[in-house]
Amino acid sequence: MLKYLIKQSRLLLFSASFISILHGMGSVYLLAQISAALTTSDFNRDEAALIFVVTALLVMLGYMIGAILFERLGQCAQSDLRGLIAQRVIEADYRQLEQLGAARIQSALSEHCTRVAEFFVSFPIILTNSIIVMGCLAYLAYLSWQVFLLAILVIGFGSFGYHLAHLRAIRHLDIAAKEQDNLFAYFRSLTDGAKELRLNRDKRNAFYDDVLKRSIERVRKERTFGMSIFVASASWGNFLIYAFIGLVLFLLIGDVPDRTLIMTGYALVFVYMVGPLEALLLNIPRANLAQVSARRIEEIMHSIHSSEPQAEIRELPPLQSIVLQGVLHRYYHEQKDEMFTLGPIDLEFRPGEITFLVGGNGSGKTTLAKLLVGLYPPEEGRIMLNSQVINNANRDYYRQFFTTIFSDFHLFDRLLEVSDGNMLDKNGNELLTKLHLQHKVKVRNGAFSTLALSQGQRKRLALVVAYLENRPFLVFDEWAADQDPVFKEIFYRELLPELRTMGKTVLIISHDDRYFHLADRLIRMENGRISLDSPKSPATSINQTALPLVVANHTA
Ligand SMILES: Nc1ncnc2c1ncn2[C@@H]1O[C@H](COP(=O)(O)OP(=O)(O)OP(=O)(O)O)[C@@H](O)[C@H]1O
Repeated sequence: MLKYLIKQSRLLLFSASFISILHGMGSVYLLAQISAALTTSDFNRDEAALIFVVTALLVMLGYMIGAILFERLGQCAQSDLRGLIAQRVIEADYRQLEQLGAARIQSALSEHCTRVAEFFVSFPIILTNSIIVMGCLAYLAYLSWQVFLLAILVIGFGSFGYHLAHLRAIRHLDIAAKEQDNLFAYFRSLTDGAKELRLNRDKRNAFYDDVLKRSIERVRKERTFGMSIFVASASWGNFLIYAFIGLVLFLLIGDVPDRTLIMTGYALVFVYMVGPLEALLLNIPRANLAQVSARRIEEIMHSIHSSEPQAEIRELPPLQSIVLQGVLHRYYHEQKDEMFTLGPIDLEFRPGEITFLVGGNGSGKTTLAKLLVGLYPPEEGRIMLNSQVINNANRDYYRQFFTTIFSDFHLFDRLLEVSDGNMLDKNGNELLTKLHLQHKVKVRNGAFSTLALSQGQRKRLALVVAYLENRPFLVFDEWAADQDPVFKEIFYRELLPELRTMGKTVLIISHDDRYFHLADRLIRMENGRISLDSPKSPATSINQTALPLVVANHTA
């Protein structure tokens, strides 16, 4: 992932790195000038002062430009990454998203992306300071090759210890990153379960103490432990630096004739080198954290992919038939080692047909609807649209025939239909009147004026959207369950017949047995199988030409 981001912004990264290297080199040159001023007496003071001022200004400019460029890189990386994850999530197969869960995606989009962006903030610090340290070492080599060799030995020794610590620390940071995904799920429960938590003190306390706090603690503990290992190894590195300085100043130099002068030269290099070394030791862990987050994002990206190319925008042909042949879907419940099997199902749907899908809880109605609308590809059997077999290549196209309102529907605050804005407002407001919502909500500039409505009213808004989408096949999953008796009557006795006369195919998942007789066809599900597929009563039909073709179900 980091490699991908680096590749994406190669030019900017190259320029920023180049400037950082110049900044590092300028800093070392400054050190050489200070050292020369302190230890040499015969030099042109004015000329040296001018060079010093110019170098200092260039170093400052280098720092500023480098830091700005890297900040920009960080922000670009974050937005690129968010766009990339969002795009992948939008295109991913629906079932994979269900299995992955919202919390892990949230965690990737927020925290992991931020950490990866931080890499670009620590990168210039690492780069510049590495240059300064290398420059200082080169200067040391120029002063004395013995001292230089000793420095290399100390750095090698320190790096080895640092590497060992690094392996251990990364393990803990990985655990923390995984736990963070769980934590995001608990954060969701904080708001989604706000009512339940307020109404039940024991539940609230147990959730806070045993679940949320424990998870927060685990993330804190693992991350602190991981980072402490880094800090400990950084301190070890620090100690080695001072041990090295002590060794050189008090043992290696000894009582040479120009001792004070030589000591001043060395001391200056050491003092100058300590800061960058410390900055390096502090920033490498940040880069490591970014690496852990990048890996986590990579795992998430690998677990979701699209096996279905996105449909091109084109006119949909009229719907003639949708046929399900031996369609089957299985859910595997890992914890219970159980399997729920839906199917095999054989069904056929025709335009202008109102079908009620009924059955007990957990009998498989919603799963069948998800299969029908192409959210799940059938594990066995096939679906045909107008005699054309639906496969991965055309499933996204196939889905464009449907409008659904599932019981866990989502309302976007904007009407995202591609149409003339003014017409959208006009049509939307007309539909709001039709659904008795005109006093509560308005459509202005393609957006609902409010979504702060009751559940039944929100479902009516979803119906407005469904009407505006104007697709040939509508699927309502217990849509009327939240409607008052008056509006239930309107829905079943006015709106559904109207949809039928418009030639729409409608599948209604319902427990409203009072209205079952209004259906053209009734399908009953039991334990993942169709136990009844009964044709309509002709008396209730408005459009006699739209008689459904009922296909005998071999499971019945
Ligand atoms: N996302 C899922 N992951 C795993 N198993 C699932 C999932 N959704 C449903 N199931 C399983 O499939 C079975 C059928 O669920 P489904 O939602 O299709 O039933 P339903 O008939 O619509 O029920 P209800 O009337 O309660 O809405 C359930 O018993 C459950 O075990």
